[in-house]
Amino acid sequence: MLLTVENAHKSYGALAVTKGMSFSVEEGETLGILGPNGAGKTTLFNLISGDVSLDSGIVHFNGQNITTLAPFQRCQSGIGRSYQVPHPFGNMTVFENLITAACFGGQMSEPEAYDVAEEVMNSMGLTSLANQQAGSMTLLNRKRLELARALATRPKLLLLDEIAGGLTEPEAQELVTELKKIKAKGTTMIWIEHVVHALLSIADRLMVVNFGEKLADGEPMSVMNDPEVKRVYMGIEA
Ligand SMILES: Nc1ncnc2c1ncn2[C@@H]1O[C@H](COP(=O)(O)OP(=O)(O)OP(=O)(O)O)[C@@H](O)[C@H]1O
Repeated sequence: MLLTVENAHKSYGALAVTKGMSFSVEEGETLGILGPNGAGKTTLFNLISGDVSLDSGIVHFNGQNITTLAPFQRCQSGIGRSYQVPHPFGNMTVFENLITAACFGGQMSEPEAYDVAEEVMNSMGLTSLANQQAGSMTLLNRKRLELARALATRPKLLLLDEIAGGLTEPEAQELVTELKKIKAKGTTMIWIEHVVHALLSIADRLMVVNFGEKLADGEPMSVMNDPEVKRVYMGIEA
């Protein structure tokens, strides 16, 4: 297994957000995560990327116990992530954002980082915006840059938090095409997404989270047909 989360607990005051969640992801697998608003999905990402520390539980990545590592160390060990609300360095250009990600997150030499930044800009359709200040871009372009920044670290595991939200249908399709290419290169992905058809077009496995617990986990279509998933996520009574 590339990633294993064991018995993860996280509370904010009296609110238990993650209630002993356990799951694994195999190398090369794409895991989709669905769940109602506030179910604790982003918190799971925060626990994997180290943005938030666990109250108890263990996270293993690539054969290493990373539970107490800082976020930058987890990034350097191969975990790249995008945030639901894009987090670029607003005063830097697109190119500078990508060079920074490749040099510091991906620990590349400068010449290597230049090559990777160029390649990622090309694949994400950002080349014409290379010298644009990130803070002054449209939301769609900031979303593109958010994914590009994560890719520029050359992650083994890519965590994608609702990157299709707010996109038009053709844009969402373009995104899925790009993600399929990333998957074909062997990158392992976990994608939290409410745009279900986009998620289903690429996920090998689907996990549904509700109130900080795993409600279902398995083959995507059988999970979607699970009566409990239909009731909780789609409001359809069996
Ligand atoms: N830093 C925090 N302090 C207090 N409560 C928090 C904090 N972060 C998250 N929460 C609460 O934890 C719960 C789960 O939040 P989380 O963002 O993980 O949900 P989510 O499933 O990603 O939701 P969404 O689909 O709306 O993004 C929510 O009730 C949220 O308000």
